Amino acid sequence: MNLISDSPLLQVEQLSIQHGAQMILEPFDWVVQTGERWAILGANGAGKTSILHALLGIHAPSAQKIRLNGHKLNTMSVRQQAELRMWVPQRYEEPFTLTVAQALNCMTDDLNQEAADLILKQYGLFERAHHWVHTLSGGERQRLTWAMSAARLTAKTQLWLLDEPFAAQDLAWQDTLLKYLDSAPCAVIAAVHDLNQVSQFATHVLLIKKNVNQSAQVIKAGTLDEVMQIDILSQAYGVQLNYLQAEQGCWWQVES
Ligand SMILES: Nc1ncnc2c1ncn2[C@@H]1O[C@H](COP(=O)(O)OP(=O)(O)OP(=O)(O)O)[C@@H](O)[C@H]1O
Repeated sequence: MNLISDSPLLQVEQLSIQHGAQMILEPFDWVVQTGERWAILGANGAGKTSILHALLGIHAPSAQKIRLNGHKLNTMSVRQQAELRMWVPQRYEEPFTLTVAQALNCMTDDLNQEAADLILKQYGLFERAHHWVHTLSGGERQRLTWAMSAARLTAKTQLWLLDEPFAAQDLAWQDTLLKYLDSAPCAVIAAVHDLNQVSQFATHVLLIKKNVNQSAQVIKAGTLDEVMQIDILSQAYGVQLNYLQAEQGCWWQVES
């Protein structure tokens, strides 16, 4: 299978997500082109993680509605999918007791010591290399998930999927990690909650609105200018939002 093609990087057609009898997300279409950086926005329980899981092939019924480089996910092997994308989950649950260095080395056979040290330094974990993963702080543990995905970065990587990747980070690390995403060598799709982080890394937004019957729908997918509007975001979150205009951008908040 030729994994390079002229098709869009990611194409989603009439994808819906259902858990048991419960419709979580109504059918939607979505196209992501090479190099684009998407933020997925929506209230708690709207379905952001469920979309990322579908893109990862974890949600099996969705696989035939999703194409990577023109190929349906259900026709690609796990290895082929893994070559194209990196994944940063909300939290890393180690399968058994591991040190930070061992967790990193589990990701690939090709990581030499120099490259491993570089990644650990990049994510502030070098001094913790020989500590047990379960002794890390919440923020360190989350940065380990970043480091583990970075260990798998190759020239073939085209898509970086991240689930609330800044949630446990202090302000300095948020800033550093936002810059890493902004300069990522591939397309990015990240589920985030902080509207003020969106313009710091994203070029596009997929916005989900939860309905009263617990299902949700994608109400807008487009560029920052098209989606980051007061009326559209207020509708999605069910609260009146506003923003303060500042020299370097704007600051979103709930209107009191
Ligand atoms: N395996 C599952 N079985 C049943 N329901 C599920 C399952 N996984 C998720 N759900 C439900 O699907 C809905 C969407 O969950 P999801 O985790 O995708 O939301 P989210 O937008 O990522 O939420 P949050 O912002 O709180 O992380 C929720 O109502 C959740 O309870």
